[in-house]
Amino acid sequence: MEAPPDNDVLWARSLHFTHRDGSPALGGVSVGVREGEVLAVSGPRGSGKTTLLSCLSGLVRAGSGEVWFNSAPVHTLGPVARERLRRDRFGWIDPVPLLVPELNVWENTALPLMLRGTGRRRAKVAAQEWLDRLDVGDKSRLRPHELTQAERQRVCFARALAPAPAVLFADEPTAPLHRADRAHVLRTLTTAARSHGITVVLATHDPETAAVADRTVCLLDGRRVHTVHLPPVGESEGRAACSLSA
Ligand SMILES: Nc1ncnc2c1ncn2[C@@H]1O[C@H](COP(=O)(O)OP(=O)(O)OP(=O)(O)O)[C@@H](O)[C@H]1O
Repeated sequence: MEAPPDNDVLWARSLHFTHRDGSPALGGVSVGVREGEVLAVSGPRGSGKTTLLSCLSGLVRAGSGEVWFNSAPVHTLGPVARERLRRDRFGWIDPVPLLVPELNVWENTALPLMLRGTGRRRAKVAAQEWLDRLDVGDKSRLRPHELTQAERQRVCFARALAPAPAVLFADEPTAPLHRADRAHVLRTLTTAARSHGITVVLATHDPETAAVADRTVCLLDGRRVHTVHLPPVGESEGRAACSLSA
């Protein structure tokens, strides 16, 4: 088994993944992510971005191929060890804001910290700081249903950033945000990543979102390609006819 390069916090080789119904999603993807890097995974809808993030984070196991985190294999871990890895070292932002309806905003934000063993008081302070940075600090006592969709997504950003994960996986995280909101939230994400040494893997089909990354890898039909030319958002609406040079 070839060891991953030292400066890659995350490294994957030749990942293949087929869904239960037989749909092919990844056809041999290799990728390395350097420590502290913001890496965009770009490509049209259905190109395999979510599946790649799911394999890299250990949420699902690739059919074949290798995933390494900090030079330790993830692909050989069982479900419980992968769950612990995700809880303790990784963060995740979904395209739709998923919050616990019975908890208020600061409790939702503090939850991953408390699951990692941080005391309630310290977790509350940290949660509030991140909510303030994301301009939803004044909503901390409200329940999720009292917020707009865009505000709920900002809470999800705060919840993912508060524990300063080693790697934050963000799957189309700006999808529920208005265009005007996107720049601010992405700036908060990249600033936080740089100041806290958080590595970010950002799946997006939006060229403006991908532009905040240090580097972009492109997927098309479950394979890496050199360039995918996506039309501007609005024109594409995810139906991007892409030309490729690979
Ligand atoms: N649960 C599933 N069952 C069967 N096929 C699936 C499933 N999820 C995704 N697929 C298929 O796998 C392929 C890759 O999907 P994936 O969601 O990884 O792509 P994506 O680039 O993230 O797309 P999107 O931007 O729409 O989320 C697509 O052909 C998709 O239709």
